[in-house]
Amino acid sequence: MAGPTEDYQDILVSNDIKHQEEDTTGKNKSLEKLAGVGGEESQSAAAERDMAPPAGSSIHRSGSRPQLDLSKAEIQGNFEERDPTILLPNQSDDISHLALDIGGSLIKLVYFSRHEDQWNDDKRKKTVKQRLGISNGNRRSYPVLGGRLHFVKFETHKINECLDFIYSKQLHHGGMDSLNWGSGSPSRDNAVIKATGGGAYKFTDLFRERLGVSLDKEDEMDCLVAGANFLLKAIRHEAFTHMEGQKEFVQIDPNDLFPYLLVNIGSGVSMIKVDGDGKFERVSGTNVGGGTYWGLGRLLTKCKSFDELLELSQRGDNRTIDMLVGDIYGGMDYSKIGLSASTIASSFGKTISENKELKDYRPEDISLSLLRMISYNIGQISYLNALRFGLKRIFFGGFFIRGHAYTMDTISFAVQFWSKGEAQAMFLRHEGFLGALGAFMSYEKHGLDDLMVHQLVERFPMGAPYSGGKIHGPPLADLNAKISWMEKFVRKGNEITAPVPMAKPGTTGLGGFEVPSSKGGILRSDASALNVGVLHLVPNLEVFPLLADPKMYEPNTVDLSDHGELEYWFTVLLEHLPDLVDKAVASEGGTDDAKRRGDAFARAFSAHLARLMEEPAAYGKLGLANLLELREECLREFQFVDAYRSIKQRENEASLAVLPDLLMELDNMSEETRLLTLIEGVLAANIFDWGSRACVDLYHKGTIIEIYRMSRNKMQRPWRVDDFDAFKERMLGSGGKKPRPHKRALLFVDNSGADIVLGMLPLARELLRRGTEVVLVANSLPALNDITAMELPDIVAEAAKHCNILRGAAEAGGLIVDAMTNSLDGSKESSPSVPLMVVENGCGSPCIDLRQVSSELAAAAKDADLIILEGMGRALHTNFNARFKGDALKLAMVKNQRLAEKLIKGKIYDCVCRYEPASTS
Ligand SMILES: Nc1ncnc2c1ncn2[C@@H]1O[C@H](COP(=O)(O)OP(=O)(O)O)[C@@H](O)[C@H]1O
Ligand SMILES: CC(C)(COP(=O)(O)O)[C@@H](O)C(=O)NCCC(=O)O
Ligand SMILES: [Mn+2]
Repeated sequence: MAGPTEDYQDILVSNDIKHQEEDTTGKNKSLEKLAGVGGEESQSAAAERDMAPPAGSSIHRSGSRPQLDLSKAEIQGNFEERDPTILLPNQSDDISHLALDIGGSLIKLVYFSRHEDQWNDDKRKKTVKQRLGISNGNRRSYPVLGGRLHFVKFETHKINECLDFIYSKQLHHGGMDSLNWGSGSPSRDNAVIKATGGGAYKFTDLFRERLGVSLDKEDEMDCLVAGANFLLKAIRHEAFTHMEGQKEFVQIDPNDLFPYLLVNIGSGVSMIKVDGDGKFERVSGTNVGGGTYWGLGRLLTKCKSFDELLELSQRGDNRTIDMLVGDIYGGMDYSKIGLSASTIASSFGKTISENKELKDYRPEDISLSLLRMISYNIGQISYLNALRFGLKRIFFGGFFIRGHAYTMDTISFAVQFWSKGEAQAMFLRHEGFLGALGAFMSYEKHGLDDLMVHQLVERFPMGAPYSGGKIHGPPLADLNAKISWMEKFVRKGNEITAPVPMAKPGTTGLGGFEVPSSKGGILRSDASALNVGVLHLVPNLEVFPLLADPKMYEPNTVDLSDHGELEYWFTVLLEHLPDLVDKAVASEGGTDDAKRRGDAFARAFSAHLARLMEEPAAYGKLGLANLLELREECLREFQFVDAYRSIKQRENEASLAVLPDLLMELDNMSEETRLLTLIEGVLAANIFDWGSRACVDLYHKGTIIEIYRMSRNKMQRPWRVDDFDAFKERMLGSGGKKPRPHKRALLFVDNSGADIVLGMLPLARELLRRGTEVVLVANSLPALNDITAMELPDIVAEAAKHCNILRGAAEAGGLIVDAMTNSLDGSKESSPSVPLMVVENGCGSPCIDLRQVSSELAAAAKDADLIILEGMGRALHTNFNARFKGDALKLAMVKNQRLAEKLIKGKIYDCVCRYEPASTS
């Protein structure tokens, strides 16, 4: 078992892995066997769910490597020991806080690993903060800390595994109280851990003896309600309906949540009418619940595990066990009272009339009959209680549901049938964790109570697609252990569950219900079936203030719930993988270590894809933007900081070299020609996209400048979507009337090289020249060859060497500090320029979800009246249909044939110039 020593060592090891200088190209040989790797022997769900990289200190939504504070480090205990415990009193990262729900069947753990919400000291950030008037002050008297919430469960009869897990991760030192929260060091003595469920009483002594902690008991119902309210308010796609095999996420308006009926199906069942936060009444319950299914099922089928029992049901046919209406009515419906022949008249009713023993029945059929009996019964009682209180919405939680399609379908069917469609059954993704979350919320000053949807980002670390198993060894806290874990899976050669086609759903309409419709064969093992990721808390994310209707906003243009669409993009991403791994490995020096990481990344990402092919909603609502972001996250998980670093640098240099000529050319044009040339330039330069297969093939055919010229020469109006004339009129006016210039423009920039240098910067310059302030909005973290906010100031400074307008504006925006001793025209400009600024967008993806942007972007948006979105990721895959409060220009070259056909009925390399004046709605 792992002790505290390993815990600290793990941190040290992961911090030890340094970036390597890049000079060699490591070819990756083992990519053939990528898709679909998995394994039976694995770390537990618990360990897997903990394999996300520690979140960074910056504002972005992703992880970066941990920063260790080694000051006042001290060896504890015996110096002679091989692995002495090292105490880091000032280390505030990754301190965990734990809450428990110890139920009759399962123990649920929610723990929080914390990360200080530091503001980076980088110069750009400081000036941006000053210019945009962003303060560090918090609304509350104690800080909301960045960090991550983890969800883990154990079977109650294996409580020792749970205790080992808590010990190995030292979670028992993290129980917090109002004193140590935020102090940076958890109290090591007399820790008190919040716990709910009967086991909080039953196992008090065991926790004291084994871990030296006291359990602070919280009321179970209080916790269930607090957990459900938190989830329904704070997680965007927490609730979903499940009917006839179809899962649909429901967007709950937090202001219109109450009242509802909460039905928690654990070992037993509680039905709670919820009227508000802390306002509820347990109105009913039933003793026929999850424990009944598992207990009776075990006796009747000899199954060894709950999952085995549930899996059996998927191959069952209940007609051999249940007495159906048709059995009584000679095969006919009893339509007068709305019952079809296949409706169950009496669960297990057939077993009385036949001269058979238990052994004569198939365990599969028994399991299915039992599952139907219990699920249907719970659905029916729930409906009756909803009816009693006039409640329309019923949320079902508890681990009996276990994300199992047929269970949910049966419950939904019962609710719908008896309510004649009036009431709706909804399920929760964190189904079994309501109580544990509620216990966590009961800590004073946890800082989570008024967290909002936009401050939470759910991530699925590499272990998410894999099967679970026993816990052995210490948790996988360092990268090396992670990689070995991936390698072990491949050696074992166990295939991840192959995609299972959905069978046609079927009910008979009149209250009958055919055999299981939604999934055949194998049930996913417990770990991956949890379908919950790690919740990252990022306090300084905000909703983009210029969205015309944030409630209606949907970032994704391409909906991957369409299977054909999912299959297409899955293939595109998989085909791109070998090239991406090559780039990533080269970017880290092509070392053996980088190659191992590259392999592990490829396996992890392919496994995610295979998992999502099998169950597109496994990680919540899925759009193309999520897949593209998952790829970047996965790279970061294996510590590939910037796979396209050298390509970006090369392209930036080549483009900066021709910028002066371009600027001169532009300056010799009339206003009108110049504006058109500038837009053409943006569209043409958007061809430099290392995420597009077609474009990467192109790059082999010429130099950057040759391709840029070719692309520009091919620009021919009308473009496939061409609102240029409307944009020009807004900019230049018509009939001799000069319009008022925009006050501030936000330019969401895309790729490095020509795209930013020869496309967007000259456009920015034109706006500046016309008196419009310009804010360049760039990624917080690298994604493909996209330019980042960190990289932009240097590029601007370089460009400013050749241009007074850029220089003056960059100085005014604090991007460069008096960079030029001699200005180009020999004299300092007398009037102060309008400023050019750079803000980070809060993302590390080629797409942007405007519901979760950095607070500096949100601040910059306040005075903006023009939004320019550039590139396929930001303007097409996402935000193509977004409406804004300011004027919006969406510019992109479509570098994918299928997207061109589907979105604009065009072909590859067609261009989009969509202009939409401010939405007044
Ligand atoms: N791996 C599992 N082992 C045992 N029961 C499970 C498992 N997965 C799901 N279940 C079901 O979940 C029920 C327990 O749900 P839960 O919400 O944890 O309630 P409790 O708090 O009573 O333990 C069990 O009775 C069983 O029906
Ligand atoms: C990842 C991208 C959105 C980046 O495009 P960009 O935003 O740089 O214009 C795009 O390259 C893409 O959709 N690529 C996959 C499709 C393909 O290879 O055709
Ligand atoms: Mn891009």
